[in-house]
Amino acid sequence: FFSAGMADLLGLLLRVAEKAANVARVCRQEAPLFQLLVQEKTGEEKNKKFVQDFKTLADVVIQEMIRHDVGAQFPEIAAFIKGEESNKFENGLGESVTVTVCSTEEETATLLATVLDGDDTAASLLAKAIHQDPDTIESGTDGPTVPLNPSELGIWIDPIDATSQYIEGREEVLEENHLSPSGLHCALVLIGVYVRSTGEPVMGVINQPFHHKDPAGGGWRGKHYWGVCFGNIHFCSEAPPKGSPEAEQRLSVVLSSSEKQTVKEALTSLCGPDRLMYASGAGYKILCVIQGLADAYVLSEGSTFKWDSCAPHALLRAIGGGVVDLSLSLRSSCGAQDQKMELTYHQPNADCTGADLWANRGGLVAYRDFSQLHSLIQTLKDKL
Ligand SMILES: O=P(O)(O)O[C@H]1[C@H](O)[C@@H](O)[C@H](OP(=O)(O)O)[C@@H](OP(=O)(O)O)[C@H]1O
Ligand SMILES: [Mg+2]
Ligand SMILES: [Mg+2]
Repeated sequence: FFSAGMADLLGLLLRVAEKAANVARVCRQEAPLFQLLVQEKTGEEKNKKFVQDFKTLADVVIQEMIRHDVGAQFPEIAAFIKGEESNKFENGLGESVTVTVCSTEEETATLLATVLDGDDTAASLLAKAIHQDPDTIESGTDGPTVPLNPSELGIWIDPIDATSQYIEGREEVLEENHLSPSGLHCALVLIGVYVRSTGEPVMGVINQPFHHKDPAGGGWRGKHYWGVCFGNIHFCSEAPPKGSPEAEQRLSVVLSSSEKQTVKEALTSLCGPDRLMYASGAGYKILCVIQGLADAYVLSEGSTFKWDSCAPHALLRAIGGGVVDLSLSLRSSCGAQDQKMELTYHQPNADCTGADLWANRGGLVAYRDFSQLHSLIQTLKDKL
């Protein structure tokens, strides 16, 4: 198996991501609670791209829970666990509360009740989900040792990616091998692990809390995905899609619906209009590439962050792909051949404040196949 520390870390991240998914589901199930939770982000924390960018209590609670649980078992990583959210939450009375996970369910419930304007029922429900032990999730893998020590690692958390879809809550029935552009299934819990000295993503866990409805009427069921990649060690819950890339003549690319017209036009010339797709959520778009529902995800703007890409990037690397910085790749003379084009996760951007410190500023391309990446970059170089 992986070295004891790394195997334990993977097991823990799978469990805590499942707990996070439970919290996300509980928050949606309780309609009055859900209304209470939605709060608009302000100031520097706001992702500038969106008119409405919501910070929900679910986001804050999930991130704190993951930080708490991972920090408790791996104190050597505790100071290096970061995420999209801050742990401050303002309730309807204008009181600012620091959300923390306490040592007992009762204490956590009492603290959450202050955030929830004294709604004890809602607070107890949430505290129960936070303190519940999820079933152990087996990664079901045997393999050589990963020569890394948890003390060398850092973690990025996106407690809920595609919050807008989470809040909107449209229920889609997923078809196998089919990309569904929007809906609850786009909301993902993302936990990515990187090497602090190099910024290289080495482990990723993705939980999709709203994958399908229990046919017996028991509500939503989730799905989890994971990957580990270090040196020549590659493990992933997802098999690389079958068929050689040559079998399909034209590439398929998934984009944000807000992608620039010039980029759409450049890609249409390479892929054809029927091979361009649109989907919500940065994490979900990379997951589509991992699953082979699209060959690549191209984003020309700096609207994603380290917490969006770290976890799915590790899975892509584990199946032989990666995520490169688009503007660096367009400027490089040797195509995208260089490992240096891959996104890294350890250094903040210079001259930035707030969330922008950790933006993937140059845009990105997520890919499974290197030759496909190469033709994408070449086309964009020629046409942009
Ligand atoms: O929901 P949070 O955790 O804030 O993360 C967002 C990303 O930062 C955005 O880049 C995504 O926008 P695009 O889907 O337009 O790329 C955005 O997707 P969405 O607006 O399509 O839901 C989210 O993935
Ligand atoms: Mg996100
Ligand atoms: Mg988020």
